[in-house]
Amino acid sequence: MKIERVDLQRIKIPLTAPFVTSMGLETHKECILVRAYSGPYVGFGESVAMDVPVYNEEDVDTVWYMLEKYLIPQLFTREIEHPDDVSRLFSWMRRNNMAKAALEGAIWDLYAKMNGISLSQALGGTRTQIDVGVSIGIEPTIGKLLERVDGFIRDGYKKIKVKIKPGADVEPMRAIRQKFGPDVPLMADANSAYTLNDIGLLKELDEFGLIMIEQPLAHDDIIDHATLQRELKTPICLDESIHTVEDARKAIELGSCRIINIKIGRVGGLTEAKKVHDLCQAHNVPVWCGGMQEVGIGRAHNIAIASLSNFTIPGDTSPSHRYFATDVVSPMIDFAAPGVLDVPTAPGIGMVINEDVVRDALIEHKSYFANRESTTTVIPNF
Ligand SMILES: O=C(O)CCC(=O)C1=CC=C[C@@H](O)[C@@H]1C(=O)O
Ligand SMILES: [Mg+2]
Repeated sequence: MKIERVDLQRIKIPLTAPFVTSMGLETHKECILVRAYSGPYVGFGESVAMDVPVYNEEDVDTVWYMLEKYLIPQLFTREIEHPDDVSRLFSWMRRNNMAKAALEGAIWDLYAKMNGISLSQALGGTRTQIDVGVSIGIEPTIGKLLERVDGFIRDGYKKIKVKIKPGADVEPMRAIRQKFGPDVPLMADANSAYTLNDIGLLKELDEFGLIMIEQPLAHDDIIDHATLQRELKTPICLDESIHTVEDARKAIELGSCRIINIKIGRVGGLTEAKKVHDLCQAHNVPVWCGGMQEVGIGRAHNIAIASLSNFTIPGDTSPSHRYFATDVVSPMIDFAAPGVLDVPTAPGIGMVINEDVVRDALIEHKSYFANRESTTTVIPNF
């Protein structure tokens, strides 16, 4: 596979409702779409970096910079036999996993299309459908939270994840259990909002029978999480702390978690995501696919990886309308049945790009060519 051209498109799409976490408030989705060209084929990738570096160290600008300065030029220097070569090629660069994953994802899609197979098949996926849950931000009142939970349960979501932070933790969880009973598959995501000083409070959550508590402690920690896991009945799931299969190995060895959330961007791409999946499977650690409020291209990549056999817990990949009125894929991603998405069978990501939506959302477009100068279009009056 010789990559002849790569396009970067920076887009911005409003969220249908603001999303609040312990890290801040989001009202828009801004991201970079990647297109990689080889002969008549085009592969699509999406960068999941947020517009401010609150979740990890990357943001939309750093991703663009790393792609432009290092990753795209390096990709042009050689032929790629298999997408796994891409992560090896980029392994000299420390971190910047979301930048690497955006380009690597486009190459995986391209590879699958060139071979006439779906991305799921290319990755070794076995499921034809995946169960999905929903992630709910911190709502202004418990009443509002209960309303949202009610709506999502009615929609059929298979897992309800609620963001928590100090001051909005035990009471909201108790209210949900009181109103909806013990059988609702419920979990909490703290996005690193607590420390070991909060052990007492976190233990109070045990009484709610949560499927897991996600990333309660520091974003770069696996030691304190091991201490906490020994104290808690509720399984800990690590999100922010896991950047590589090596991180996963150490966390499992230390007993820092019993579940891992795999986000393709956070671990640097599909090749590494598959390695984390395989390692966890070998250790009987279930995994699920986290979300970064992706637009349709990123969602399609998530669906493909979630078709692997050890993704036994419903992920965060909801239908597009959970966050957006329009999406960059057509048709928008939607339930096949309540709480269930089909895994596409058409070649690659198996989705058609809605170029009208991309055009309306475009801030900047730049094309890079293996054999000639790049061209930039900055969209005026945005
Ligand atoms: O894509 C989704 O629906 C999941 C959204 C979500 O929960 C998150 C997205 C990005 C950063 C965090 O706020 C959070 C997470 O930590 O999983
Ligand atoms: Mg999380």
